[in-house]
Amino acid sequence: MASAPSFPVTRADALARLAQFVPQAGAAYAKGRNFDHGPGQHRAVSRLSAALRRRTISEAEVVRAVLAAHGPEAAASFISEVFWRTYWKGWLEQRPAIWTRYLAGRDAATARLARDPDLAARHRDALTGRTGIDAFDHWIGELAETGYLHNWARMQVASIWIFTLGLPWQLGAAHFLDQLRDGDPASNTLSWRWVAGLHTAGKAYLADAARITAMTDGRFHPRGLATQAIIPGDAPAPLAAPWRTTPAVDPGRPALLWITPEDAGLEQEAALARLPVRAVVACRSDAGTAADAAALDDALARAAAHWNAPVQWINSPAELAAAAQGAGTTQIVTGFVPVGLRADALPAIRAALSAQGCVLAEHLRAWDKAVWPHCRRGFFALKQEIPALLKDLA
Ligand SMILES: Cc1cc2nc3c(=O)[nH]c(=O)nc-3n(C[C@H](O)[C@H](O)[C@H](O)COP(=O)(O)OP(=O)(O)OC[C@H]3O[C@@H](n4cnc5c(N)ncnc54)[C@H](O)[C@@H]3O)c2cc1C
Repeated sequence: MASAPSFPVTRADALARLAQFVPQAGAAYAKGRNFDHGPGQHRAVSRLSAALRRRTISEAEVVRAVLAAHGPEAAASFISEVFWRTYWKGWLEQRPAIWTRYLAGRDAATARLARDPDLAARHRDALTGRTGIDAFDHWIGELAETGYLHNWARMQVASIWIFTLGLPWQLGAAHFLDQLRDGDPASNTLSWRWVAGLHTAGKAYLADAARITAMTDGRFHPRGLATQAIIPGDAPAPLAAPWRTTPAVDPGRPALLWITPEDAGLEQEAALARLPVRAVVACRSDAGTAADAAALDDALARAAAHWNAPVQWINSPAELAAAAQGAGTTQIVTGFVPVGLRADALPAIRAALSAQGCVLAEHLRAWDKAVWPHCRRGFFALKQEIPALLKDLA
């Protein structure tokens, strides 16, 4: 079997990585998933997150492959982790104010850095891995070098950032979002909130030195870690409200397909398989990172083959209407754009398109439509539904 890249993004690489990982996705994953053996040694986990985040590979097919190899009991631990991703997406989609609040908190904390030299120095040391806490400094370097951190390491870094270094969680979340190859507004923001004790009221995650030594093969002996979690102040989370509605895709009407890194695998969706796609575009403004550029290039090639349509790079969404006109249509179809910076920009894009006689329809995946209604409360409310959901989805 060809060896797959460590952190795949394109569909072919992600499928190769999945094939390599499947044999370990059962009991071995449940047993080994929390150990961090160091860079280049993350063999117990799938490392599929950068591809799943962009949907060059889908949750459904990953779960299907693991279920087929191990059955529901042995695969339960891995499947549950995949559902965590969907849970965070669905939870934030139904409480978008938490994202807005995070952005405001990040900006306020950034402004505080200019007024508080002590805070600014601690922040600088954290970002450059010069805190003197060996594990933390290593992980900050690993993140910068590889764009990846093991889940358990992310939890330790976030906890030390908040409770030992006394830094605002929003600055840590912003650093992760910027550096992670799988950076995702929902998984990242809500995981930081979970560690800080803001997701499950009053329940924070406190890193423990002895446990870090044990889970890293004795590589680290961190000193001076906080022994108490002082939970940052925050207003209660709003109640869940329905996610935003979008113009539905008209399956009989010619379409310009706009591919973004939010869903770079639309040809896998049965509901879109026979859409009369006249042309496919991606925006250079969406290809700011190497991973996004690779995912979009790959998605354009697959879409061109699937719909037998020409592809085109445009500079930005401002050129969508002209591209649609060039393709002889006024319907632009894209994958649902979940809460995050791209969704923040959408109302202005939609208004400009509408002024030019175009409609922007978003396709919500069957997986999201089925799972998100169960993401209104805690994860365990969703977990109970997983067996029933799998009957339909996988
Ligand atoms: C502070 C913090 C920040 C995080 N930021 C992100 C982020 O920006 N983007 C992101 O994709 N994940 C994030 N996670 C979740 C998790 O760490 C990664 O998804 C996981 O480490 C990716 O590695 P993997 O693909 O090898 O995971 P595996 O263990 O192989 O899991 C398979 C898949 O399940 C999903 N998954 C696994 N664990 C989680 C989890 N705890 N929460 C949500 N989904 C999960 C991912 O899609 C992952 O690819 C964060 C976690 C923490 C604690």
